[in-house]
Amino acid sequence: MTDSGRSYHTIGDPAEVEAETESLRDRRAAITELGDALRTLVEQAAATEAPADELRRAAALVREATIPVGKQQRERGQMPTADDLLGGVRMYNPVCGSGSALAPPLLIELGAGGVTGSCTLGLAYEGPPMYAHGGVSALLLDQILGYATSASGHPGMTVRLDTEYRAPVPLQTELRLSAEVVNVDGRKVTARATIATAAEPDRELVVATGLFIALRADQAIRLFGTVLHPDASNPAVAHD
Ligand SMILES: CCCCCCCCCCCCCCCC(=O)SCCNC(=O)CCNC(=O)[C@H](O)C(C)(C)COP(=O)(O)OP(=O)(O)OC[C@H]1O[C@@H](n2cnc3c(N)ncnc32)[C@H](O)[C@@H]1OP(=O)(O)O
Repeated sequence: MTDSGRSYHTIGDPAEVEAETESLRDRRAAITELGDALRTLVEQAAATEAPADELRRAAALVREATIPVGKQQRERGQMPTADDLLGGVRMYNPVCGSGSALAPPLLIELGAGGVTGSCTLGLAYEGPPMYAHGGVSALLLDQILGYATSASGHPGMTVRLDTEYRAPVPLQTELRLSAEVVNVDGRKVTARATIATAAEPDRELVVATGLFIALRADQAIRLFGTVLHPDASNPAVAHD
């Protein structure tokens, strides 16, 4: 499937579509399995106190593991074949993607009037000792704000993110995030999001306000043309 670049949404012979669906499901499961293993590796590497020889042995094993993974690589202008951009499936999103070693991952759910999220940050996300790096909090908040704006029917790109750090975010502690759209003014959408612990959901540790701008068609084509429409790499199509 990686080689052919065919869409999983192609309407065709039902048996073939069924087989593709099964193969996609299997590939996504394998991507998640690798993501889980990588996250364990990243977390244990951030927490390790193993001696130097053990670390060198581990480095050699990891270098060996990169060989099969590196065999078929996509380029910047190609979406992962396991993704479904319009369906909201982003396997390697660095916040929510189950295939990303960088993602906690943050699990987001649609709720009444907004969205909620949950995750636990390990030692790999440490900023001040025992607490999350402030940039990691901003990352989580930007993602859930973007999700809330999309879910409300006003998808856009972040142009401003104001983050107020009221108290440190503890590591190895279940977190609760929430976000809601607070204003829509033409193409400008404002949303508010918070981080709290699951144990004290009403105590806001970090609060962010994000301003999102819905793209005009020309902006979307200029920024994402080749990804959204493969033929847009042809200037005749891109400037339609
Ligand atoms: C069921 C549903 C499930 C949903 C399932 C999908 C889930 C999906 C989740 C995805 C979650 C991703 C969450 C991460 C979101 C990112 O990380 S996005 C990446 C980071 N952001 C960027 O890279 C954006 C960079 N900025 C830009 O490219 C350009 O600013 C833009 C966005 C193309 C806009 O172009 P522009 O020329 O700056 O602005 P323009 O269009 O002329 O202006 C529009 C208005 O915005 C204002 N504006 C622009 N910038 C600013 C600013 N910084 N401050 C204030 N006002 C501004 C302008 O002044 C103008 O105002 P008015 O004059 O109309 O009053």
